[in-house]
Amino acid sequence: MKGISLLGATGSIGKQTLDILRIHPKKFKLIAISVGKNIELARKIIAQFQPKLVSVQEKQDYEILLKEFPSSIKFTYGLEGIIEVATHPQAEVLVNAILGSVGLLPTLQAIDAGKTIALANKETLVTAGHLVMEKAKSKNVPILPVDSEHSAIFQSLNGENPKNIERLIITASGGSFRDKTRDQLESVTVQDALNHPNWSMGAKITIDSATMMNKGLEVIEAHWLFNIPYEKIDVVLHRESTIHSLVEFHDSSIIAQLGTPDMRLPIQYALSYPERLPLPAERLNLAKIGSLHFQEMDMDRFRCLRFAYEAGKIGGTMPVVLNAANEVAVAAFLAGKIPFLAIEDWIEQALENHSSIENPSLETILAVDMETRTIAQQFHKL
Ligand SMILES: NC(=O)C1=CN([C@@H]2O[C@H](COP(=O)(O)OP(=O)(O)OC[C@H]3O[C@@H](n4cnc5c(N)ncnc54)[C@H](OP(=O)(O)O)[C@@H]3O)[C@@H](O)[C@H]2O)C=CC1
Ligand SMILES: CC(=O)[C@@H](O)[C@H](O)COP(=O)(O)O
Ligand SMILES: [Mn+2]
Repeated sequence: MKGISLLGATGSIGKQTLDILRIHPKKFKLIAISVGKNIELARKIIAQFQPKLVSVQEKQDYEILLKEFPSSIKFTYGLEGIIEVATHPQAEVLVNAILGSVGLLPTLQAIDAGKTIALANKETLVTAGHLVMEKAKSKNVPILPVDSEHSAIFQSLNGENPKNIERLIITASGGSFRDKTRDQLESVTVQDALNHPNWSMGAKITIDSATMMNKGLEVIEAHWLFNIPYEKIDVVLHRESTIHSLVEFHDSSIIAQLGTPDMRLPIQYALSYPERLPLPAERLNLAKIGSLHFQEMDMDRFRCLRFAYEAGKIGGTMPVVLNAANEVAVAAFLAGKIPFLAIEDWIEQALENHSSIENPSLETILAVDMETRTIAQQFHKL
């Protein structure tokens, strides 16, 4: 029985992770969870799974829950609480499904504590890929991808020699606005943007998918996870999200992983690896699908993807700025404060005003992250 700590239990990935635990109660045991502000859902999760430790975002929610449950369940809050969950001694695996760069510190601490990391939180590798991968290597801790594209690449690489990789091909659905021109993007609403054609996900990543920043973050994530230079990572528009990504080898063979768009599979694979467990999910029926479509990426139409490649290639603190500016801009868009196209303008401005610091320490990364948010908030009068 594997003990599991889960960050972001009330989110899209968090809830699907709990589904996997319900399907395989003899394989996995939920030890500790962190949630944000959704206390209603937290109550239900606690009642069903009886974790040993629960961390909430706000102190007042901690005080409320503390009175409602028996003392056998420990409650905590804030960043310290998240780290306590991430490093719980009875958990073997940490599923990091928290949203945003707040996911970085718990990942680093969990690696230090020797936990296997099932990583959904892409901001961890985008902001500090060099630190995370170096630490994971030195501690001999596996970083197992949960993100569907990276899981597809990971599965395609099973048994292969990484030296034989010629390039990675990451598929992109194109998001909610893939068929719209840039002119048409001027008048789109938050509701329109949240309507992803293939996947049901949290609000922030759904907007990232519509701007193509999600793919940009995934390119940087792939660079660190698989130790592949940016020149060897391509993105192709594939509207069906049936092929989750591909690897091309130096003998011209291409290996891909396919499936219906269901995040429970990559989550389960990260939890069960190297074993493969059965999953009662919808099967892919190729004859029913009939045809699949592929299209070259247009970096002028999807400017955020170009920004991400550029920031990734510059390296240092540039991806930290890319991510922080994106988080602030997407939050402003979701709050109805700025139009859709302003997201990429804000990111472009933040990148232009930053001089990258090479090989940054954790302290530098956290300082640049904070500074980027403060500047964006002051400049745009949020
Ligand atoms: N959804 C998906 O299919 C995929 C997601 N990912 C990545 O996984 C991560 C999570 O995405 P997703 O599940 O969609 O996001 P959601 O918004 O659905 O969930 C985010 C979770 O994080 C919690 N949370 C957010 N901010 C804080 C905070 N400051 N402190 C403590 N908890 C916090 C939320 O708590 P609460 O709701 O209680 O406030 C919630 O549990 C992201 O990095 C995303 O890019 C990667 C691949 C696919
Ligand atoms: C499910 C998942 O991994 C998401 O990151 C998904 O890939 C989003 O799809 P697009 O960014 O391709 O629209
Ligand atoms: Mn993805």
